[in-house]
Amino acid sequence: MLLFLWRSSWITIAGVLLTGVISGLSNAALIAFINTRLVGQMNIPYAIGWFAGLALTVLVSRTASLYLLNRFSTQLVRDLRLRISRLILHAPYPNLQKMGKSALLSHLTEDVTAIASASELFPVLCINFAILVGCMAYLSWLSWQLALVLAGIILFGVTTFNFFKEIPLRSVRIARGEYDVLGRGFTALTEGVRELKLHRRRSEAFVSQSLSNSAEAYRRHSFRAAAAYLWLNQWVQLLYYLTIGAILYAFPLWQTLNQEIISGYVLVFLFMMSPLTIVTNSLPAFSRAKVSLDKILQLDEKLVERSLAERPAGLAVQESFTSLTLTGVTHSFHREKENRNFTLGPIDLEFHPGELVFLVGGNGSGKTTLAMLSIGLYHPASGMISWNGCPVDGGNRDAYMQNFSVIFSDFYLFDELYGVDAEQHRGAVEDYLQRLHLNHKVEIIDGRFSSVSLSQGQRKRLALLVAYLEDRPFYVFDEWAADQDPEFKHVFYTELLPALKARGKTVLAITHDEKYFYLADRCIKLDEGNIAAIEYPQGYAGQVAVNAEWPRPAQTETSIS
Ligand SMILES: Nc1ncnc2c1ncn2[C@@H]1O[C@H](COP(=O)(O)OP(=O)(O)OP(=O)(O)O)[C@@H](O)[C@H]1O
Repeated sequence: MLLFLWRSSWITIAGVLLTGVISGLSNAALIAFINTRLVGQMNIPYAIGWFAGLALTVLVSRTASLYLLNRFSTQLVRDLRLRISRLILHAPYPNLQKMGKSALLSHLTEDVTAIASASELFPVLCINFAILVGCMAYLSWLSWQLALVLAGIILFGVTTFNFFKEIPLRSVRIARGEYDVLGRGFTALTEGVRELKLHRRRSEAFVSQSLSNSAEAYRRHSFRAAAAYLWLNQWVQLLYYLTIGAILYAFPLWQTLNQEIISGYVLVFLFMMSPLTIVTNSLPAFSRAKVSLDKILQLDEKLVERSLAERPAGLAVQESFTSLTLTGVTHSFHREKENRNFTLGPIDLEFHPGELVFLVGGNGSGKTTLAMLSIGLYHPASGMISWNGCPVDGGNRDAYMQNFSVIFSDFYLFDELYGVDAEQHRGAVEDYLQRLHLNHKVEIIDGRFSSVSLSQGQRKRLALLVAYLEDRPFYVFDEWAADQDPEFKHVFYTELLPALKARGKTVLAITHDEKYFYLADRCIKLDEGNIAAIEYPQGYAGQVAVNAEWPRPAQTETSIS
């Protein structure tokens, strides 16, 4: 943890340590000075000067240390959050799917918070540790024989502490694992709240069988960790009292101590009680932070695609889309309930610019899986995908994915047009909104939709607007029309899709709307993960009144690099 903090910003940490140590040492010096003053060995003006100087040093150095560290810890939390977010964005989708939403959220919330709490405690720890070291130095200066005894006791304390510290740390690790389970429960609770509210027995069973079990497991292990730390802290306190007892009653039997030493030891020991408690009490927070930090570091290994390093050299930047080819592509899922695999493929397909392709088939036939493979979110278990004749692999997959504009069946609508200059497209946006019958409900103000609290069908129309503005060469719609009324369904199939085709876009639309199959250049029928039939109903396309006059966004982008 300390190493991590040091690596994050060694200059700030060095500053914090320096000011912390100055604060701690001057604090200890102040105590030593007060002790000297108590036994009356200084003249008054001289004493006042020393007292004021030391007190001022303590105040200034402590303020500087806390200021630096508060600034550092807030920056650290920001950087960690952004780092995890970027890691998630750059990770291959199958890895993210494997981890699950709630585990990712736990990293962004629980782990970052644990590290932030520990880093906030860090200046307090530094100052109090420095006070303890300063006090020890003063005690050693008072009597080296006592210092030896003290050093022995400290060594014993540290050794026993190190020996036992694995016990609470283990519980902290288990509790953190249980938090992931609890997080899954919270996700189910928030996403399934409507279903739970409508079924009292289900919601009671959900709480009693799932949520309360994981909440209890988390509580049990957190408590075990806290209790173990409590015992360890008590052990340290016991050693502390044993030391005072030994100095007061056992040590004088061996050696005579003068008044200054005795009063110095008593004063310093009483003063040390508070920093010692602070140091030992901050250990649980540091162990939680250590476990969280380990988790975040493991994220790198779990999420990052190793094949990025294997990127083949010399992939040319392609100016325009000419072909997308799937050769012998397969992908498998394990169907847990049936205890067998679902395998898509091997699939051989080719797409060209300006093609309108419908992907049809029964539920579970593999339509979405094929679309996800085609756009690069799923990776083929075998076979190859090529864009403009260039094989897609770990090195260029991210660039490859930038060629697709997709509306998933469970799409997410951002309330801002991130990455699209709304001002540049103002005319087109207003025109689209009107055509999509949304102009009375939504406008774009400063690149943001004035509202996304719309019906599912309306939100899907807004998603369509975003897709239009993205202006990519390849469009994929997963049952886009399913939530639309018949009027809009008709507009979608007979106007929107042909308009895209007329602009040279390739469209792959997953659909169950047989009524409109005749519009497609190609209908690919899937059955049990395989292509059962391919039909070419273009002969009927002449009957369609194609409205290709939909406005075009100002810019286009097509690249794979
Ligand atoms: N993430 C996943 N994990 C496990 N199995 C999956 C996953 N996604 C899909 N499957 C399985 O793969 C098979 C094909 O699913 P897919 O969603 O591709 O079918 P589909 O034709 O799009 O179905 P629908 O029309 O119902 O959307 C199904 O048996 C499904 O249960």
